[in-house]
Amino acid sequence: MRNPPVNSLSLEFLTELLISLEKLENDKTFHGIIITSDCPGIFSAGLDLTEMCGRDPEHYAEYWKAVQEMWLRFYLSNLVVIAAINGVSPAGGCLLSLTCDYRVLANNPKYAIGLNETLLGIVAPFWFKDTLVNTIGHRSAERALQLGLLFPPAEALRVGVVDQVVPEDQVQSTARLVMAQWLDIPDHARQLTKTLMRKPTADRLLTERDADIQNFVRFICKDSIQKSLHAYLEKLKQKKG
Ligand SMILES: CCCCC/C=C\C/C=C\CC/C=C/CC(=O)SCCNC(=O)CCNC(=O)[C@H](O)C(C)(C)COP(=O)(O)OP(=O)(O)OC[C@H]1O[C@@H](n2cnc3c(N)ncnc32)[C@H](O)[C@@H]1OP(=O)(O)O
Repeated sequence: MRNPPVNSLSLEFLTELLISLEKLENDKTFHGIIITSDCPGIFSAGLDLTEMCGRDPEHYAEYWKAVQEMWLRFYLSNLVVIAAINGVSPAGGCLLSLTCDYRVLANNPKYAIGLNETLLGIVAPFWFKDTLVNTIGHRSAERALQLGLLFPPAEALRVGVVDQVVPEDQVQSTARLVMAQWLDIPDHARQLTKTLMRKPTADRLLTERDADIQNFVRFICKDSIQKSLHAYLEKLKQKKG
């Protein structure tokens, strides 16, 4: 991913990601992809806050549809998808890595990962929650979501948000080793098993997709939510100077 400075998931970047995924899926010589970041120290800062602040309802609806699409397409991809997490990965960045089949995180105490939405005064939607529950179990997910926990590497491994923590200079090579192991499995059997495991979760969003968009637009248009998001963005900007 190369969307400097922080790989935020803007509408444009999400669209590019989806086009890239589709191209790789349609090229039958590809069987797996490794998602990693070209922005030093940052895997992805998550959803682009500027797409959710000070825009009109039509824009929020279009943006949310793209976020849903990203989740559905990566979560259900027939390819083996591995996240080589070489930086901090909050909220939507964590969600993207949770869609993957396997997560390798660099052992750097600055690289926290988690769904921290509550810290911004917003609520992780049910499909963010379901993805986390499927990964770390109900109790750990409940605690992590309510507290908006961002896990440093050792904690992330302990709770199961990531599958492996390795020295920073071994993230890519480890991801490639893991990929080789996954590609050794007969592809049709692996793909069907993935679908079996994930389809019920994806179906829940598919059947409630329009209602979920309406919920998002209603929620994000609230004055109180807009104020929280503006204040959070301002805090990020003031950090510098
Ligand atoms: C019961 C009812 C339920 C209804 C539910 C319905 C709907 C749900 C509603 C809402 C759900 C919405 C879900 C959102 C999930 C998300 O992903 S929100 C985004 C969360 N992301 C974060 O909190 C990360 C914020 N960023 C940072 O912490 C830091 O930037 C960083 C990633 C750690 C990097 O730090 P660093 O010091 O290197 O860089 P800067 O902080 O200086 O940032 C540089 C530059 O980038 C801008 N920026 C950072 N993050 C974002 C972002 N996510 N979006 C947009 N822009 C971002 C930052 O402002 C700086 O800008 P500049 O000052 O103009 O250079």
